[in-house]
Amino acid sequence: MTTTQQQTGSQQTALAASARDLVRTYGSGETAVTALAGVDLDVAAGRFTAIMGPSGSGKSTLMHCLAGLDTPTSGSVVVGGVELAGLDDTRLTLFRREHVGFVFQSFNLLPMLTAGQNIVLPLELAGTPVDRVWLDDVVGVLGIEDRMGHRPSELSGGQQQRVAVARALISRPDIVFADEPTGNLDSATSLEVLAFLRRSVRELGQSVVMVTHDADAAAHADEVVVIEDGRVA
Ligand SMILES: Nc1ncnc2c1ncn2[C@@H]1O[C@H](COP(=O)(O)OP(=O)(O)OP(=O)(O)O)[C@@H](O)[C@H]1O
Repeated sequence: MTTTQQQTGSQQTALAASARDLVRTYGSGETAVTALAGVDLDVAAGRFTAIMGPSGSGKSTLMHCLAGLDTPTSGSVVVGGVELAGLDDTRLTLFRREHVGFVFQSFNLLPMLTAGQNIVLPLELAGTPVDRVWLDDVVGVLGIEDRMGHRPSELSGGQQQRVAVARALISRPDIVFADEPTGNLDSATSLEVLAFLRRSVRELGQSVVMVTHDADAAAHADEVVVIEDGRVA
């Protein structure tokens, strides 16, 4: 795991990701929309960061730019010590595979694979051997040991999301991005998933960034970044 080191006085803060003067506009001329209007952001490593803000404020655009899923109009993004500006599509794909984990609102598990097969799929696609000790740690912390042989349709929503979290953690990414991870879950199950995201930070040292419009969900994070009109408020 690589992180950028930033000097703050005598203290050194490890950064999982940072953005400088990040601008993203869509379209051009009179119909142009400025989704990000100059965002400066440092995401500390080993912390749980929530990005909050009203609908249309630019949360998803910011997350997509930080994760290398979208290309900013201008500005800089550094993740795991890698500057994303200037990477072509092939390199961005490799960058995401090596540095980033994703958890989506809709779980995105493959229905024909078991939970265990879904979790190790990113490693198999990358041709990387499975670290069994780490797999056992992740599955143990998430409490899904006895669900490994089940298919997604045989799991509850919360269990499916825990499998999705395990899949995001399995390659030990520099950073995990969770896009409204509790958006499809009832409140009890949401609490469960948020607790597991927290444990992945506290017990496994993971850096997690969660986009949410839900203040109750954001309250579980170590830091809350509020985005308004494409800027950090
Ligand atoms: N592909 C696109 N083309 C044009 N405009 C876009 C596109 N994607 C986003 N936008 C605009 O950029 C702005 C920010 O959108 P974004 O999806 O980042 O907001 P958000 O805070 O994630 O919203 P929500 O909470 O509703 O998901 C909005 O005005 C949106 O309409």
